Amino acid sequence: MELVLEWQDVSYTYPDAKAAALAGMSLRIPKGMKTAVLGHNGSGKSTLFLHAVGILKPQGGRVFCGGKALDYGRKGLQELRRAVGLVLQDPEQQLILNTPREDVAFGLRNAGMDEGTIRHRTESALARLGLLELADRPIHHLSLGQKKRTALAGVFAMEPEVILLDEPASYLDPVSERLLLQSIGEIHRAGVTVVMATHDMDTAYSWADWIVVLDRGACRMQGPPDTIFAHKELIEELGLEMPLLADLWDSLPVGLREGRPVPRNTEQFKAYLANDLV
Ligand SMILES: Nc1ncnc2c1ncn2[C@@H]1O[C@H](COP(=O)(O)OP(=O)(O)OP(=O)(O)O)[C@@H](O)[C@H]1O
Repeated sequence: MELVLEWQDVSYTYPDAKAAALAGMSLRIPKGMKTAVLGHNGSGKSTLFLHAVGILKPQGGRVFCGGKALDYGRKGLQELRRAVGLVLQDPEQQLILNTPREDVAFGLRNAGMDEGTIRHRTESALARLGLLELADRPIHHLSLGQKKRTALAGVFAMEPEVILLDEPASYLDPVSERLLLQSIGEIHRAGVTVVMATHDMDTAYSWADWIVVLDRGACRMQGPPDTIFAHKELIEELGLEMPLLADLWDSLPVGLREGRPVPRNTEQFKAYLANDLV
């Protein structure tokens, strides 16, 4: 399994904090996959991401990108930020200019690209995220979901190898959440490794190919969703809920589910019910 990011025994305590935010964090992000980072409030998800882009530097342990230990020099950080894009939870902290088109172009111009490349990348990022019709609207007139997609477009336009999304669906209504997840799917189809921190176990379960579970600054589990959620007791011990589908599946008599892959979405579950189980 080729890794895009790896944390090896990383520890970090914020100035003035009593407890460590990361305490022996060791985890791997496989290249090309969709990874969900799960963990209750304060388990270290955001701190983990800030280490991936070099905003925070480990006080112990090391972080690797593409197999190389991070270089915190100016050039090293520039290269790192081209390879790893971070989408913050609150788009207001990320969007700077007046319209989506100006904002996406601004990041590219800041990175020193020529005007032809800026135009081409801006238009293709806006198109890929379904933002062309909104491209010249003032950002403060956009809905939260549209702002989040604009922030994502700005990061995607930089053509990183991996995009980290910190709780992308927070405060979104179900329709906006679906549109955002579609946009994230588009980005993954374009060949980008995508990592999403989330509290939503159902989304993580049906969306992710790889799951990491954090608890008090350390990684307690990492693996494919069916392996992770086969450990119901540990999931509950960590204060997390089982995804509804996995929980329902688990409640079926063993004879009905034995030897079958656990359904990953409602469509698969309904198909089992209609064709095989009744
Ligand atoms: N700037 C800061 N200064 C001091 N302590 C901080 C700071 N940011 C985070 N922490 C602490 O570090 C720990 C990990 O926080 P972090 O934000 O990484 O967790 P999280 O899993 O992203 O949480 P959430 O789900 O609430 O976003 C928490 O105990 C938090 O209170």
